[in-house]
Parts: sequence; C-alpha cells; structure tokens
Amino acid sequence: ELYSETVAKAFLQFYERTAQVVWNQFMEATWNYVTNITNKNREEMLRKDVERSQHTLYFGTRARLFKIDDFQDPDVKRMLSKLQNLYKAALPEDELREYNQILAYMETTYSMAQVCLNEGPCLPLEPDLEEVMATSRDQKELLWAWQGWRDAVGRQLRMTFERYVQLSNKAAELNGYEDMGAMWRSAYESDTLEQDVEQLYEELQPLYLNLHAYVRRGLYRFYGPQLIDPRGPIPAHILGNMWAQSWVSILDLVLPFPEKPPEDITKIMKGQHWKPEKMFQEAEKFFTSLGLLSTPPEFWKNSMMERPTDGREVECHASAWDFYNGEDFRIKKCTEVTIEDLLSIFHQMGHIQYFLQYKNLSVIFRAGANPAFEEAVGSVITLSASSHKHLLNRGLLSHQHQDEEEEVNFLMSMALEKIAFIPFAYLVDRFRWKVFDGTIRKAVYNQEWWNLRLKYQGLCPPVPRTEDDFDPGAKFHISASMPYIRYFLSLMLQFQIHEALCKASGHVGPLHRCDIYNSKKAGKLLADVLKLGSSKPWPEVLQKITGETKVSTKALMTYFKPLLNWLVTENVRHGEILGWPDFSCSLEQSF
Ligand SMILES: O=C(CCC(O)(O)[C@H](Cc1ccccc1)NC(=O)c1ccccc1)N[C@@H](Cc1ccccc1)C(=O)O
Ligand SMILES: [Zn+2]
Repeated sequence: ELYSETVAKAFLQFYERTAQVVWNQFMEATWNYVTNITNKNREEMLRKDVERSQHTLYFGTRARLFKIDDFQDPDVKRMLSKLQNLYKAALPEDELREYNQILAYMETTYSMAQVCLNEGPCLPLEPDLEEVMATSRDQKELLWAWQGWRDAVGRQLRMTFERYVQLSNKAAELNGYEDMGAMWRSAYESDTLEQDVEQLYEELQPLYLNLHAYVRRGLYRFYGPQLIDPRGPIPAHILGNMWAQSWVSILDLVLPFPEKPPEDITKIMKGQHWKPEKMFQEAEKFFTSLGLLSTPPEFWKNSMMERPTDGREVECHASAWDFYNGEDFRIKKCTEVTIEDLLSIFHQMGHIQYFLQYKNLSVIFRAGANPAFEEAVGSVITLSASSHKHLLNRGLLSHQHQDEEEEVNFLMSMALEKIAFIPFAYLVDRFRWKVFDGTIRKAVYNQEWWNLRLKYQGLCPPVPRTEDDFDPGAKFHISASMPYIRYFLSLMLQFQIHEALCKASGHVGPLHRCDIYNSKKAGKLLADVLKLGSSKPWPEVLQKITGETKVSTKALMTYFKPLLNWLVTENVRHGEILGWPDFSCSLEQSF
C-alpha cells in the first residue's frame, strides 16, 4: 500500500539519484568558497546550501511517514531512520538563511583573522602565529600572539555565538532532540555516551596528572618561579601551541635524557628538499603498501596542497573532501615542510581512504561507523609512521635510537602529543554540551570555559580574562560549529585499532615499536571495516577489527606503560604534587 517497504525502496533509489547531484554541487560551491573567500563565492555557497536543505526537507519529511518498525530489510530501516534527521533544514526558511549567514561569518572570521605587529606585517595563524607559539621561548612574545589571536577572533564572535546557540537548539528541537548537544551525541547511537566518556577520562587522568606535574617542573626550570608555581596550574601560553592542546613543540624543555636529543626530522626533510607534493605521495605510499586503495588522478589535480600565493584568501585549517560522485576526492591544507605537517597529511589521507573504501555504498552510508572512527583511521597510520622503525626505513632518521633512554625520550614526545591532548579533547564539547543544555549561560561563557580549562587541563590564562572575551571561539572547531568529542574517542580508538593491526601484521614486542608498513594482512583487516561506512552500528564494526565492542583505554595505557613508570619514579623523586592545589596563576601576584 501507500507506504510499503517496496515503495520505501523506490523512494530510497530516487533519493540516491538526486542526492548525489545536490551534494556534489554543494561540495563544489563550498570548496570554491573556502579556497577563494569572496562575497560572490559565499553567496553561491549559501545558495547551494539552501538547495541542499530543500532536498533534505523534501526527503526527510517523507521518510518520517514510513512505518519503519514494520519493515524487514535492516538496510532500508537504517537508511530511512538516518533520513529522518533534517538537521538545520528543519528551520523555517528565514531562520535557516540567518543560521547559514552566522555559520559562514564565524568560520570566515576565524580563517581571515590576523595579528598585527605595531609597525609592520600582520601575521595569520598558519603558519606564522603557530610558528611563534611553537618556537618562541620569550613569554612576552608568546603572550602577544596568544592574546592577539583571542582579541582578533574570540572577541569578534561572542555576540554571534549567542545567536548561533539559540538557532542550533531550535533546529535540534525541531528534530526531536532536547538541544543541539543531544543531536550531536546521537551520532554515537548510545544513551550512555556522556557517562562513557567521563569514565574513560577518569581512567586516563593519572597518566595526564603525572605528565602535567613533570612538564610543569621542566617549565619551572626554564621560566623560573615568577612564571610557574610548582603547585599551581600552568599558564596557557607557554606550552608550544595556541590552545595548549599539544605540547610536542616544547619537547626540548622537558626531554628526559637531554644528552640523547632526537634527530630534527624537519631539518632532514628540508635537507632532502621535500616539497608538499612529495609529502602527500609519502602518505599515499603507506596506504598502498597495506594493499589499500590509491587516490585517483582528480585528487592530485584538484587538491589544494599549499597556501595560494596569488593573494587569494583561503581557510587554512586542514580538511579532506568527498564530492559524492565516487571519483572526486580532495585535501585542502596550507602545507609547510615539517614533520608535524607530514603526520597531519597522514591524518587527512585517512579520511580520503575511508571515502575511497565506501564510495560504492549509498550516499546515506558514506560516512564513518561513527565520527571518532573517521578521525581514528589516519591517526592509526600515523602511529606506525611516527615510529623510529618506520622513519629509519624511510630515510628520515640516520639510526634507530633504540637504547632505553632514547626510548623514554621517544615516548615522551608521543605523550606530549597524545596524553596532553586528552583533557582538551574532553573539555571542548563538555563546554558546548553545557552551553546547549543551558547549564552554562551566556553571561558566564568565558569564565566557565576557564573553569573547565583549569579543572581538566590544569591551565590558567596568562592575563586576566573578562566576559568581553570569548576564548572558546579562538579554536577552529568552535568557530566552525564542528563537534570535538570525536577526537577524544579517537584517541583511544586509534590505539585499540593500532594494537589489532599490529597483531595481524605479526608484530612482536612493545606496541610503540610497531610499524605495520607493507602488511597486507593489516590492510585487509582495515579495508573490510572501512568498506562498511556507517551501514552497521559501530560496536559491530569495532568488533570486526579488535574483537571488542567498547572504546577502551587499555591499548593506550599499554603503549605508554614504560613512560608512566618512568614519570611516576621521576615525580616521586622530585616530590612533585600531582594536580594544582594552588588554583590561580595570577602571574603578577605570584612573586
Ligand atoms: O582538526 C583537526 C584536523 C582536521 C580534520 O581532518 O579533522 C577535519 C576538521 C574539519 C575541517 C573542516 C570542516 C570539517 C571538519 N575533518 C575532516 O577533514 C573530515 C572529517 C570527517 C569526515 C571527512 C573529513 N584535528 C584536530 C584534532 C587533532 C587530530 C589529530 C592530531 C592532532 C589534533 C585539531 O587540529 O584540533
Ligand atoms: Zn580529521
């Protein structure tokens, strides 16, 4: 009869044919905008977004008319239920236009922001301000970049963000969710996501507290007591990163065995005349060495691998793009020739590999098993690619660096990337979930942000903050309305998958020495899972790789066990306090 399963299948085929066209046109228009930010391109992107929303509305409202529970075919049921979420298309047309303007304004403000020197050039975030944050050891210069960026971005977004929250929640409610946080969490198909991530965070906290105490000691030695309180939080501008989310750039200040410094891989890359294209080829070679798919010619023709030098304004935050026609896939990145950017390209290539593996699925299933899976794929390969074994094999190291002390130095550099990231990845959406559910009211956005930054990261602002500031907006994903808990879950998922692929590749010995390069068995295990896209619930997908159905901290703890032992011994030896009982870092009052 009218809404039978047979009719549903025809309905889904009609959706499939039309969606490919509408989505491809929307992606093209968005790509044209972010790689050439002009008013004309923004208008075209907004126009294509309205068309996409009209398409979503047409099919989503009709999908809601089918009685899915009476249907047999699991794919039909899963596809129809995914179509029923209209996302922002549920908003009335005028409010949708306003919402799209707000989204474009926030993301563009972030992408175009610069910090100007008194007399002389204005510096963009990439690569200039990030270079200052990573390499300067002058806390006044670091403060200039840190505060300047927040003045240029966060402060501009504050009012707009308040309206963004209202419209986001309205869209969520029109889709049957309590608020936008609930809608974002629904991507994980779990009613216990909040409790699960809190539990995972608790399990990892001892690892972070020991790293925090040890790094604080190293910074105390370098910057002295007028900047660092050995029992207090760490000022947020001296950790080597604009958001203090990765501390790998200050490895030289905290190296456990300074008499055995690691080789400077960036210097080696420059000495070997690496260019961005070679970096992309290097990453692709890793994936094909596993028997995975190579990128089509369009990829090399259409990607933006460097910041353009023709004066175009672009959005530099790296991203991978699926144009939903089964053949056009791109990466946009303002690549610099550094080891950080090489590893970042591995991450982006992970997104591309997922696109390639699931390209024959229905458009509805062309996504990761969940958003954390999408973020984990590239990071799994990066774990092998950053191993000394692999770097030596690829000519990026001159010797293996495998004595006991060099191994601790290596694990420390990995911890400054992965362990330092734990509380930041956790707190970004804790903040936004509370903003969306109303726990954090707009009058206290900035104060609540810093309460979370103190509570979870043990950081504090180097200068007093007010409610004229909006420091969360200084982070890309918040200005781009991009969920973040995916990176927290990916942190554990990537080690679980890495461990399983290492086992499949026949690796024996410590997990941190594993390099799955050339392992066709590991590649097959991964490919079979990526091909599923979002067609199956993610616990089923995880089970196919690791045998487990839950995200777990075990593999990550195994990887860092040798370092944790060393850190605990070191911190006990120095009588370090774990945590920050002195809770403020009002620098001027600390001496
Ligand atoms: O933001 C990124 C990398 C960019 C991305 O690849 O995750 C990108 C983010 C993005 C950019 C623009 C629009 C949407 C998302 N995500 C993708 O390109 C992407 C995500 C899902 C499917 C397809 C592509 N990394 C995070 C977290 C991170 C990840 C890995 C290492 C360090 C840090 C960060 O920098 O804070
Ligand atoms: Zn990513």
